Amino acid sequence: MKIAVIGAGTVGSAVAKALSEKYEVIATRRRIEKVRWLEKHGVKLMKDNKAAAEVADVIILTVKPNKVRKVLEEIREVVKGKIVISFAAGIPLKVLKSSADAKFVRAMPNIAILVKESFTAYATNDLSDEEIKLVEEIFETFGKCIKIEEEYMDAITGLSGSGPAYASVFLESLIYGGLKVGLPRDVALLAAAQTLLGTAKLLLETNLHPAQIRDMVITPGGTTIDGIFELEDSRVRTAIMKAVDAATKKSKILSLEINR
Ligand SMILES: NC(=O)C1=CN([C@@H]2O[C@H](COP(=O)(O)OP(=O)(O)OC[C@H]3O[C@@H](n4cnc5c(N)ncnc54)[C@H](O)[C@@H]3O)[C@@H](O)[C@H]2O)C=CC1
Ligand SMILES: O=C(O)[C@@H]1CCC=N1
Repeated sequence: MKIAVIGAGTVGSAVAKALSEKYEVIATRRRIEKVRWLEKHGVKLMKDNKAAAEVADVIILTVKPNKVRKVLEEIREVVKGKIVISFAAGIPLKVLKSSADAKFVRAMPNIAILVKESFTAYATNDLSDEEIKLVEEIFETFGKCIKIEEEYMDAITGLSGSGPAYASVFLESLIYGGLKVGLPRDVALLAAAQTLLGTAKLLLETNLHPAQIRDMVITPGGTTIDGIFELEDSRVRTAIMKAVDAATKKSKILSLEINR
């Protein structure tokens, strides 16, 4: 199967690299010299979106949301009846469908595609069971995936699409906390990253709620309660909830703008 990745920027190049292990991949970008390294992974680079889409069985759009319509206009004649997956934040299926006569999937991965640990949620109304299987096989090369109702796509964008950015702020703060109390940089980084990874794994592999994990760590009269006391005083939960809310609202704004 041939897959065309249209717009090999940050996410598109990660997508092309991950897919190249299993599929024949063509990637496009206006300045392809920036992604020459993809050729080492067997990815064929092209400048012409239409030519790439024409030879592909599945097309993945990884251009910015404001470029989606323009790209679909370019490729519309050659994607009739094909599966077209859009990773663009805030672009509804309705808008995609009004631009070309293809079978559309609206999906939201995250940058952990780079290490095959993405969380990819997708919505579609056009695909047969067999096509769903094919699309899930594609998404599984990036990490985990789930099918959801389209009404949740903006919220997923605000949570797991943007999530690696929030988690990185938290990780950076942990690392700097470690530096403040005198840890060497490399030890602080490893301690912070492995702690976050381990806690996420604990949550996924047990039926424990985060509140239960927190409670397990707090020894009465011990060290953790002093840390938690400081954290709660800083309204850190409100800050993180506001971040998800703001990014979700922005995704909704993008869809309103594109409809104008
Ligand atoms: N960065 C992230 O972590 C995530 C991004 N996304 C979505 O992925 C899309 C891309 O985001 P990024 O990779 O961050 O942006 P980016 O700006 O790094 O990548 C977009 C690429 O498209 C290329 N491009 C622009 N017009 C083109 C055209 N007409 N033909 C071919 N290529 C063209 C640009 O040169 C650029 O390399 C966006 O729609 C975004 O919403 C989704 C999930 C996560
Ligand atoms: O910032 C953005 O718009 C994209 C969508 C989700 C993550 N990055």
